[in-house]
Amino acid sequence: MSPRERIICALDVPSADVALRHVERLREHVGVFKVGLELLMAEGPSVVPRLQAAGAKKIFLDVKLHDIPNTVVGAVRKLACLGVWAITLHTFGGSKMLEAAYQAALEAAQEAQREPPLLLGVTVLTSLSPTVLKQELRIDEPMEELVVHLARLAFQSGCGGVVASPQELVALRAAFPDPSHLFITPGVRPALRMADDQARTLTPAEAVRRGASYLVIGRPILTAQNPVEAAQRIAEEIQGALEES
Ligand SMILES: O=c1ccn([C@@H]2O[C@H](COP(=O)(O)O)[C@@H](O)[C@H]2O)c(=O)[nH]1
Repeated sequence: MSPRERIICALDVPSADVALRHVERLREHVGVFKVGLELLMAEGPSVVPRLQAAGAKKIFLDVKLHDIPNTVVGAVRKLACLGVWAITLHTFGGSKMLEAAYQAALEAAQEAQREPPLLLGVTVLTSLSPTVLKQELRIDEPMEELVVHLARLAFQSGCGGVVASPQELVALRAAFPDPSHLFITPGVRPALRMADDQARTLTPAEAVRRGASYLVIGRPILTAQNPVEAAQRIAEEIQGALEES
């Protein structure tokens, strides 16, 4: 995989028109475009074929499904027909929900004669700090142990990868050394860039050194004065980190 292919650009924008402009500008500079709740709520799933037609070859639907198994199965059956690269589910939905989603994705994709999407289990949101986890949510397990536990649940239930902060990557790679396990990390911030609402962040280089498969990056690219240059700089940083290893 080339450095740019490891960049997942989060299209957190209010309309298809804005998203399409970003895709046209960035499609040669990032590997995947992520459609999240904002764009999906604004445009519905029909935005996916429009982005594909504009040159977004790999689309990641970050819907973070979290409900009872029957409800999640219904949603996955629809989304799996869109020909997207990946779909996210919250591991907090538990193994029954994750396993049912996995079966539904396989069946629906087969019926639609599409490649089945990769299912990605979201562990602990990168906006949550260890203090919030303990004091607000009353989860006593240390962050790293909890993330590794949730990742195990995800992999055992059919997920091909997990979403976690770059700060947990060393523990994750130690627990799951098989390179087929994918680690997708949001909470990536170039040096000197503010963290925004992210609580557990690292730089692109550090995320790659610690074993990230893909980096999810939204605002540091989209709000840059020159988004293409911002994506290129991140790709160069990734390249540098890969050359060290
Ligand atoms: O734990 C998570 C899971 C998903 N995200 C998503 O990633 C991007 C990050 O965007 P930035 O602008 O680079 O902060 C965003 O779409 C989130 O919904 C996450 O941040 N953390």
